[in-house]
Amino acid sequence: MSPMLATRLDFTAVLLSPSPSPPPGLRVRALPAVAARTRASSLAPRAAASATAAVSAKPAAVSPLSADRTVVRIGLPSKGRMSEQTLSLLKSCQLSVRHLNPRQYTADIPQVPNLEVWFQRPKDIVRKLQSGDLDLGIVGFDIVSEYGQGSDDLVVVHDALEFGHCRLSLAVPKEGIFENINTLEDLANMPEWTQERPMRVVTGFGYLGEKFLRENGFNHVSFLAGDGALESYPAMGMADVIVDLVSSGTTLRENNLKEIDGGVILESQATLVACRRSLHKRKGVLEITHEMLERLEAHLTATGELMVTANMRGNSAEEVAERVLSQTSLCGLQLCDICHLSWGLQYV
Ligand SMILES: Nc1ncnc2c1ncn2[C@@H]1O[C@H](COP(=O)(O)OP(=O)(O)OP(=O)(O)O)[C@@H](O)[C@H]1O
Ligand SMILES: O=P(O)(O)OC[C@H]1O[C@H](OP(=O)(O)OP(=O)(O)O)[C@H](O)[C@@H]1O
Repeated sequence: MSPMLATRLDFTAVLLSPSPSPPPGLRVRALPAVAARTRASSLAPRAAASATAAVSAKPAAVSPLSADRTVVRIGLPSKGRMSEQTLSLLKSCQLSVRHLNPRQYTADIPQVPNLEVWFQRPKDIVRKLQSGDLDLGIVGFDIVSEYGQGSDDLVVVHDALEFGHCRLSLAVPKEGIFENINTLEDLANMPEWTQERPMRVVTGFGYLGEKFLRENGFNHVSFLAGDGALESYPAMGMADVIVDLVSSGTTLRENNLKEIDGGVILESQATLVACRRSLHKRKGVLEITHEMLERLEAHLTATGELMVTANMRGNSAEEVAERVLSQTSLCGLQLCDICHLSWGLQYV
């Protein structure tokens, strides 16, 4: 368990201060309560998808692109649960990472000559994408949203890499004063929360958690920043509720906590993210991004599909399809396509 950080945000003060106007040129976007995102196959639709999923605006700490860098850089998670799955996804796309020295933070992908791999902590990948020190990165959507804070400088180019599924959720104790609290509204209306005794929230997602509670009408809230074993805080009397990642729900259950209706802040999975300025300005970034997207899309689309090659006679594709589907060993499969080959018909 990591020790608590010293930050404490006064939520009342946040509510009272007038929200500053965004600087000119910065678009303000609202975070959907549950970010529903879909896969698309080209760069443009993905950029659009990220626009709807982005959070709110806050100026990113940007530094100019280093004009003399000619190699393209991608950041991959250096540790944690996403690390291995990222490497294995890339391998499945014939983009194997060659990491000769595990103590080194750099590696390469022989298949893509002008691409340099940098192993970084997920939150640092987002920060370095914003500053232009990385051009591409693979990280969870939760981390992009928390640390990117809606920055226009980030583009989610693939929003569903099909691993690292989890949700950022608000959870409360099952018992005591929370026994009959089952919805966000119930929680907001609890008479216990006052200016002197606000609802204490522990989270590693201060930006998203604060924004969510503010937008959902919570008036008296204080935040405590924590980055591990948050499920222990309510039982230790250090917090009333938690905002943390949930996947199977086991950790919550084992620690006597429950989710409530309306308490999901964000749905997350692994994403491929790019620095917008790099896409526009750095030579080779757009081409590499397209190549990676094509390979990822081909792999992800093919997952769960089956190709059957058969030498089968028939006067038409329909006739072949009918014969194929009448085979008991294949029944239940959905036929997507039939391809003619010179020697007969192939169906997929
Ligand atoms: N229980 C979970 N199930 C599935 N995916 C998860 C789960 N918890 C976290 N993730 C995803 O994996 C990412 C990495 O989580 P992990 O706990 O490994 O963090 P980490 O790499 O150790 O980062 P740090 O130490 O900086 O907190 C998260 O940002 C999230 O996208
Ligand atoms: O719903 P579940 O499947 O039980 O998963 C949820 C847990 O997974 C993550 O923690 P992790 O295991 O990464 O450890 P951490 O608390 O040190 O971050 C998250 O912070 C939860 O504690």
